[in-house]
Amino acid sequence: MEQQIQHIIDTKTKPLGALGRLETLAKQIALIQQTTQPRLVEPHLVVVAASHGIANEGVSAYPSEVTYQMVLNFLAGGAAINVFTRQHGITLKLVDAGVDYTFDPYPHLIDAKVAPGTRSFLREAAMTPEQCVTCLENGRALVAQVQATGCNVIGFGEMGIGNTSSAAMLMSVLLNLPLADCVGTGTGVADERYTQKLAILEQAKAVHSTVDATDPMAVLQTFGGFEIATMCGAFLEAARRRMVMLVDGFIASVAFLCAYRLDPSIRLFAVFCHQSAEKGHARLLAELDAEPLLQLGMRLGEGTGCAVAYPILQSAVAFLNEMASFESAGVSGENA
Ligand SMILES: Cc1cc2ncn([C@H]3O[C@H](COP(=O)(O)O)[C@@H](O)[C@H]3O)c2cc1C
Ligand SMILES: O=C(O)c1cccnc1
Repeated sequence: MEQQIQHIIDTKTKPLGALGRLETLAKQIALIQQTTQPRLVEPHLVVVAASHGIANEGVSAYPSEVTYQMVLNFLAGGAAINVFTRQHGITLKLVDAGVDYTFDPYPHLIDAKVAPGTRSFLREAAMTPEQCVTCLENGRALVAQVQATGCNVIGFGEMGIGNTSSAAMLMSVLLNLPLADCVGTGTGVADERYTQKLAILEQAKAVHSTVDATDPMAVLQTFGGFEIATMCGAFLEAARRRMVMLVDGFIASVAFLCAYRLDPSIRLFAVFCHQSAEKGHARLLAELDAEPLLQLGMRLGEGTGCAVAYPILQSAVAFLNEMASFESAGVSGENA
């Protein structure tokens, strides 16, 4: 299959390899779908939101209530991810994985609330083992629900004040890297506040020094957010269903890392959409041997990198399906 796809790409009317990253992307999508004529159908972007206990310990530039306020903004259609998904015809779904707020029922809001926020991992494990398992199940169930629409390409975004801290802890422990390499400015903690964030997270790491770094569920339960664990389950399920999975920025990539540690076979299905400006993301992408499609200095999350990168996937699929070959167009090939 792989040779067949490569041959089709190589005989298109262009110098060998001249479509660069679009070529490897087209090949990946064709391999995911096991066809030489891949299609992108009913693209979805799922934003998973949750509140974090750690957000009340002084690690974010914004207060915890911004999480529910932003979900209301998503529901009203006014956030960055609303704009970019509308622009590209991507269906947006919202998931309440554990926001500290009671939302009115809303057609695009999926209720997967485990609890109104995690506990502070500065003091105790963020979740119980049961809560962590429930998040993974919820993530799997929501992918099944989305795929039932005919969707075969799904991106994930997140909203959760404090979640760059959660993600940095997960990365540091799972990859055995110093926290200083994983902790970034998030929403914009500058200078002393960054130093304070790093110190708080160093303290949290010491509190949980006995957590087994080789046990992804134990690490996720200790430091995770409900949105990160839900995304982890969603990645596992989307790969199992051979969907094209769009991975967003730092936080989504950490959720992917957790899923990858549970099942390395999911790697083929992941398209890393952009490299976030958040410190840690470049290293994380390197550890995952991932070549991101875009580097725009974005550091927002919400799945915005997925939405902005989506037209690149459309171009990759379009050239593979529609471009003439040297033979069909009667164009002379390479000189021997
Ligand atoms: C208005 C606003 C909209 C956002 N949309 C995404 N995030 C992003 O910032 C948060 C993580 O940063 P930290 O760990 O520093 O809190 C997450 O909610 C993430 O999705 C936002 C943050 C803010 C303030
Ligand atoms: O890259 C991300 O996912 C990110 C970075 C900063 C803040 N929120 C999200």
